[in-house]
Amino acid sequence: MPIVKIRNVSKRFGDVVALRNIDLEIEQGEFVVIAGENGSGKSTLLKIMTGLLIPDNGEVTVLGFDVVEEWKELAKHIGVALANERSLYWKLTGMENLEIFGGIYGVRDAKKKALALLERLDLIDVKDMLVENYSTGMRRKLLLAKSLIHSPKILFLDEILNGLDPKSMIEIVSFLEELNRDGITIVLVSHILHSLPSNSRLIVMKDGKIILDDALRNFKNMKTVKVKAVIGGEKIEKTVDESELTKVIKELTEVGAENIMIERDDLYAILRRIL
Ligand SMILES: Nc1ncnc2c1ncn2[C@@H]1O[C@H](COP(=O)(O)OP(=O)(O)OP(=O)(O)O)[C@@H](O)[C@H]1O
Repeated sequence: MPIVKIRNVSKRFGDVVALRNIDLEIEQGEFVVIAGENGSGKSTLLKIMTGLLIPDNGEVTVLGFDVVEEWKELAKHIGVALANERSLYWKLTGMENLEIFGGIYGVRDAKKKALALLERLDLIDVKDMLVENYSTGMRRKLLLAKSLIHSPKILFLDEILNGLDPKSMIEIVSFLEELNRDGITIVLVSHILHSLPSNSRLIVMKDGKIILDDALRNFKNMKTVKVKAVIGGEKIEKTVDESELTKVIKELTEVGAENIMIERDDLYAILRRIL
């Protein structure tokens, strides 16, 4: 039984079509990454899944709750962190923020839970510092702690890895992996794909549609190579499968190619070509 069920969902903003007839199911325990170019509809889809936006048509259920009709009940069971929006109290401390959100959700033992999260996210030493004085990395961790204060079964995260230094990013990703191992379903909108777990499911969006949906590992294992050379003064460039590389180089040298250069594709290059 899927934990998220999306059927034929569309959303427009005036003349802009943000989502076109989206169908998607997410199973409990999945680590889902939604990628795609700017304006492709990622945030709109995430907000619809959390009940923050109402679709123009179609049906969405999360944990069996209809996101339009039962959003209040749904909110008690999902965690949401949107890095592009201000959802922390900057004039309060980290601890005070967590206590407030714990109170909103009616969490028993909110203080204990808050301290455990602050400890786990290495924020315990700054728990009494005002959030306005936090670094970006600290704020992202606090945002994550806030989204977890009521022990949700599923986490919806938008761009929380953006603009982080490598250390903070690794810390957050490994925490997400730990949560996922403990059974929490993760749905993460992210441009950053390289440090994500290879058992993640990658969904790529373009122009309001899902154009690709496959295991991230299938892309990490994709070994295409770009070969550049100069033949008779003319530059050539071709993309070949890694397994054909020797053959291609041999062929190039046979026709007198010079300056042969080999560039291995990374995941971004592959996605850029797909997009
Ligand atoms: N509240 C809104 N009012 C008007 N247009 C909107 C609104 N929200 C989104 N859009 C438009 O809908 C389209 C999809 O936006 P969305 O934010 O979902 O894309 P995205 O893939 O998350 O982009 P980004 O990577 O830039 O965050 C864009 O053209 C955007 O300008």
